[in-house]
Amino acid sequence: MKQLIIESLSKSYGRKPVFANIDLCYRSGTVNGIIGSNGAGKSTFLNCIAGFIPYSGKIFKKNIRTVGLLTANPYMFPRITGYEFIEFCLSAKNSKTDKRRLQRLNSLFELPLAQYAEEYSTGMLKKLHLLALLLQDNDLLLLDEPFNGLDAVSSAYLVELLKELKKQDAFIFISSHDVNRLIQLADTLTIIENGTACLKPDALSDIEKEIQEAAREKVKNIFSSTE
Ligand SMILES: Nc1ncnc2c1ncn2[C@@H]1O[C@H](COP(=O)(O)OP(=O)(O)OP(=O)(O)O)[C@@H](O)[C@H]1O
Repeated sequence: MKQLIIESLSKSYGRKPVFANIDLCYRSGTVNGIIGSNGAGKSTFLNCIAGFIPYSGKIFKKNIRTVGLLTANPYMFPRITGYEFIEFCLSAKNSKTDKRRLQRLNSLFELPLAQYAEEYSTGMLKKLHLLALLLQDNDLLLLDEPFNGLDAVSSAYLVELLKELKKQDAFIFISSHDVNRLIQLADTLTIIENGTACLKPDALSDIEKEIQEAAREKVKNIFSSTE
């Protein structure tokens, strides 16, 4: 079993704190949803786990050798074909492209892999990064807003792919504003708010109702205070 143990995690940008003293524990065979309002710290949290940015505190990765991170706005080299990009990502992890597996996965995403990436749309670029990450077989998969930019059919494929991976003991984190998608997929939900993070292992379906009710209250208060 793989485990991620977070102890006293704190992160500031300069003097501006994002979160402090987070203690959390996760295990493999799970999809872990991360939610929070804009600017709450979801991307920062995933970047800390990936080890892409400095932080204070400790993050223990048990039986996790490789980590793959899909950033919210992935960068792409313009004069490189989709296929070359996938080969590049796989060689970075010391592995070779399994063409049959690539074709099988791409039968879902339908990317024109011979085309230059500069000719790809936003959603196509996101799919290309996802394809590369899925082929890398990382022990830990961190997906920052994976559904943003994907069409409805591709989003549905991604949900089903992630469910299959979960059955094979994959270890997945997804930050998303799409609470409905997370409810379909996630075993746990981590809420990042007010500079801290708390884990909600159950009652995922209540979250959307809670958000809607809180929004209704707030809007009602604004209207009643201006009357
Ligand atoms: N490189 C940076 N330098 C300074 N401040 C940053 C940097 N990156 C993020 N921040 C700040 O840290 C806070 C958390 O940002 P982060 O991108 O992690 O939020 P988020 O929850 O992912 O937001 P969103 O839902 O809008 O994508 C924000 O206040 C943001 O302004």
